[in-house]
Amino acid sequence: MNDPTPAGVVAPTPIRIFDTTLRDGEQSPGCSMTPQQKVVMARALAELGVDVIETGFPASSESDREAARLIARELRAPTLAVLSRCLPADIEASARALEIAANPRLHVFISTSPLHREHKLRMSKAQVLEATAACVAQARRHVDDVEFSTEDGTRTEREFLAEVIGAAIAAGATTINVPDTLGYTTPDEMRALFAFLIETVPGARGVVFSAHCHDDLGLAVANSLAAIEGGARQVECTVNGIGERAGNCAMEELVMALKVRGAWYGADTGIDTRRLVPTSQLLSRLVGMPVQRNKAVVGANAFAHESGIHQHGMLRHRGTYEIMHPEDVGWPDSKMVLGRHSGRAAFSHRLRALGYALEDAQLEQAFAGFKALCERQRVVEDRDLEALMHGDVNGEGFRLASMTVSDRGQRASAQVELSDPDGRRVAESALGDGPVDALFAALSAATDVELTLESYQVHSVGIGADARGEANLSVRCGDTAYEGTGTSRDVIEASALAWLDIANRALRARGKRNEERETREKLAALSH
Ligand SMILES: CC(=O)SCCNC(=O)CCNC(=O)[C@H](O)C(C)(C)COP(=O)(O)OP(=O)(O)OC[C@H]1O[C@@H](n2cnc3c(N)ncnc32)[C@H](O)[C@@H]1OP(=O)(O)O
Ligand SMILES: CC(C)C(=O)C(=O)O
Repeated sequence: MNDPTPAGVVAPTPIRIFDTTLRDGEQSPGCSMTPQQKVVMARALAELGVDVIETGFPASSESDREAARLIARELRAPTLAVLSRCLPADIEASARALEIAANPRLHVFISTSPLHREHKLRMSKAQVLEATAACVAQARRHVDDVEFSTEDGTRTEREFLAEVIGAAIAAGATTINVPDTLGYTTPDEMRALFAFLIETVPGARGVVFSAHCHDDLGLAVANSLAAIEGGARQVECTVNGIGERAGNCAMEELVMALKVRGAWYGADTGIDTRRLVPTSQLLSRLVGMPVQRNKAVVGANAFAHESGIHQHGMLRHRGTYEIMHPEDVGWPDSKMVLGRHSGRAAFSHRLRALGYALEDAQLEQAFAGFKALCERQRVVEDRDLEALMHGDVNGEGFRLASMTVSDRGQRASAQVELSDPDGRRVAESALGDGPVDALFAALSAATDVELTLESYQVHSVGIGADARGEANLSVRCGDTAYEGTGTSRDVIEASALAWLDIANRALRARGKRNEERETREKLAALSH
């Protein structure tokens, strides 16, 4: 679903993608990677088609040096970059780490803004200029491909910034990167700054200008696009937008903005967009940082539709509520999630897909049951619809009669009393590594259902005296994944209700499977 290119328009300008997931991304608190993990990620980045991979900061650790060497040994096609301060020892460490790289790039940086000069570096303008020229020249003695970055460039006096960049170009820099280190700039400023620098700095037209934007105000992607409008031909970004503080420009968002709005920007990248989601998921697993569900392009909800009006539109024409195809970024398909906001169109569509052709009156009745079910659970899945159609969704299931949890001894303990589907009382107790662990163990013993917990979250809903605790569980029961929600004034009780909500659904599914098996066995017996 790209913008149609108007007749007579020339081919899009190629934008280089400089991926810094393994350097700036890794600076995200809690996202350090081992050299082996970096190799795995670098392979995925190469398959994605990035032009440059920044593998680390060799002067900072043996781990970064080893990662740079291992990646250089394996990946011959992309340019491999490493970062150094404007210090001779840093540059030598970087040069050694890239000795065997097929396409090495030395990336050197120095701060240029008044705040950084005065308080951080304690250097005068003249010293910054001198260090710039010296470090770029030193890097050029090792390699032909040298990138120079003006840290905090967007908060630097324009004339001085131009002077520093001029010194770097004169000393041999081939790429000039102007970072918005603090994510402070706005798109208009960014566009104007790049246009000004490219227009005024001697030699600027002979090098590639690059943007490196941070997301402190949520503007990293917008600022990178504005830099392209101002003349930048390289963008530095990270997978999932990880990076210092609020992160960097998210690669998947920038790449898809250029693809979807190609006619506006007249630019595109060489990224294989179908690999965006798998690469995002790989990084998420490697660093243990889940992608927020509503994240553009790669979030689980990016192509999910729950509200009735949207689902109705989607069923008529997917272009009503999607500007790109999920398959183009690596998702199998769009998702229609049935929940409290869904209407009859999506509900009946899903029922038809499950093989139920209902008359209008039957549909109205089933829809009323569905809406009632949505008051108790956030998401209604196919197995819930099946239960609804078989009239057993409101089956009594297990109900919580009472519970006590204590965390005083060496191990926490829990006692639960439930009423079973036939109204009989069942009481069980269990020990656990904490009150919730003990509670779930007691519930499991009472219901004979084994659930493997995958995620458990509690939060408060409402405010003041009306506030209630809500527990959300994601579990596996055998091969099936379930999500359940419970709400109560007490978060531990809310957790028990969420657990029972899932257990009752799992039991209904088990019952249905047993029924089907018995029917199959009876049919098989009859045919013999
Ligand atoms: C915006 C960015 O993303 S910049 C990159 C950030 N990445 C990193 O910091 C990589 C990981 N860092 C590290 O492992 C360590 O900070 C090291 C090894 C680089 C340095 O450690 P240390 O020598 O203990 O110094 P420390 O980190 O405390 O302070 C940084 C020093 O670098 C200096 N410095 C910072 N940037 C530059 C630069 N571009 N050029 C020259 N010197 C610089 C600072 O002025 C300070 O010097 P000082 O110790 O003489 O005051
Ligand atoms: C050193 C540069 C490239 C940087 O990471 C920044 O300024 O944010």
